[in-house]
Amino acid sequence: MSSATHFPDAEGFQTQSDNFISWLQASPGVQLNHKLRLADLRASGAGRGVVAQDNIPEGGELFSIPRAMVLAVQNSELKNLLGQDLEQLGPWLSLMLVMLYEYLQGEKSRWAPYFKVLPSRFDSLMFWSSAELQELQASTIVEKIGREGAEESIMEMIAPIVRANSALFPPPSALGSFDGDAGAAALIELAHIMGSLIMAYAFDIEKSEDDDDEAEANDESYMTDDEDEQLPKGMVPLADLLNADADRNNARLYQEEGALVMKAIKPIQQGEEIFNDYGEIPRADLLRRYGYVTDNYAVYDVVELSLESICQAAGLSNSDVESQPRLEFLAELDILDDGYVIPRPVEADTTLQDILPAELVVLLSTLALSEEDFKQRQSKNKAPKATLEANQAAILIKALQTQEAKYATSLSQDIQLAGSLPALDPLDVSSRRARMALQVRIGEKQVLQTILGMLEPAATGSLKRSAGDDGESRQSKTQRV
Ligand SMILES: C[S@@+](CC[C@H](N)C(=O)[O-])C[C@H]1O[C@@H](n2cnc3c(N)ncnc32)[C@H](O)[C@@H]1O
Repeated sequence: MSSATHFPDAEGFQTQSDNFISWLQASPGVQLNHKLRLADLRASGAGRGVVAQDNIPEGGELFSIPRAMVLAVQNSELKNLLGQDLEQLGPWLSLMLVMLYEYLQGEKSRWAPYFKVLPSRFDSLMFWSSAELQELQASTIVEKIGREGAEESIMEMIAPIVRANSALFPPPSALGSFDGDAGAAALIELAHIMGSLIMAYAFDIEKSEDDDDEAEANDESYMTDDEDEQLPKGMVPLADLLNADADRNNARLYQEEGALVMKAIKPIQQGEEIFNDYGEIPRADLLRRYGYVTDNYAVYDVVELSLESICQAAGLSNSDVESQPRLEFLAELDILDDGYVIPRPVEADTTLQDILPAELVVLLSTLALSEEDFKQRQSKNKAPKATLEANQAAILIKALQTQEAKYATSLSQDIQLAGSLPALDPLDVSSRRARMALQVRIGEKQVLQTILGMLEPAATGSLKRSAGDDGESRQSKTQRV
């Protein structure tokens, strides 16, 4: 949610929107469809958004932003001033450093009018207090926030450059310097603002030869370590002021030779908001990355089971690959994951075959094998079939029940609580966050209960699935790293 509390100068909100649009219009190469308006949507908790003032046909160009205007490493003077290859820092940290530099230049930055429309406070999980995070109870999303890792990266990779180049990174006048504890705290705070903007606003930028490719929205975690294959990131003015809606997505950003072009992907009626697509993400992830949740993302809710919890349910003393021959066997066959994601069964006729990852069923089958059968499998070097029989289902039920028991309240208590909440004061940050956490945990508990209900017959009967038969299902997994 982007409410009044997120923007540094709430009073000057409209003036800043107007200045930003004037800046875009005056910038060489920018094309802006006059049928668009940058709207104030704070009353509905959505900050700024883009609205059509007239009908726009499918395929109509909404705006075009020259590549040179993207706030990105390659477009900032910093790369020449520092004399070091910034790209070595990886896409996240290099853009973070560039954004810090441009932000600290104040009015001297080419992107000054752009910074003024960007928020400086967020509801993404990185900014929640531990008491607020407790409202998420047993949601595994809490383990994915990565605040500590992010701060280590900031101190190890960003702080030395900032501190060694104080002329390029002038600290705010009240601070004096980014040295010492106070300086480190201020730098971390600023870096988190830039990191959160990158997470919720930046796009992966394809090389310009890749004409007409669709732009990828960001989809990895904040400060991920797995940066090998990642594209450079960039902040695309205006493109990132589009809100998102799981059902009403009507625009997409295309990466063309010299510009990034937002086009209507369906006819847009006068008065309609223009929506981008953040992808099929569970509400827990929507909250972690974007700091808001809406009901229409509930269909993407998931439950996640760690390898450890499944091993525990199967009676193993630990989940160390080195000390557990069955895990080692699957790891050698390259079919062992750290965790398994089970999506919400959405359609009435969804079956367990549709939603259980084949790798999870193979793990359950391997764990349920008798010692003799396991030895046979080992000698043939072949994993068991992904067939969910009663004893495999029993392990899964136990793991799901254990996960369910970790939540401090039951689903029915949460539903009752959700039905009795007073009207929300938009300025009350903690209440807003508690409500969003409530929605997330309700979703996860619903998924848990639905899957447990579906497993009941499987625990007594037999249910088969084929290991390669997951092409059509909406399932995903946590890769081993
Ligand atoms: C790419 S920005 C969109 C512009 C943003 N509204 C602003 O004012 O800066 C993404 C952020 O917009 C907000 N947002 C996006 N879609 C939303 C929606 N459907 N409802 C409420 N807030 C939304 C969230 O705060 C999210 O982190």
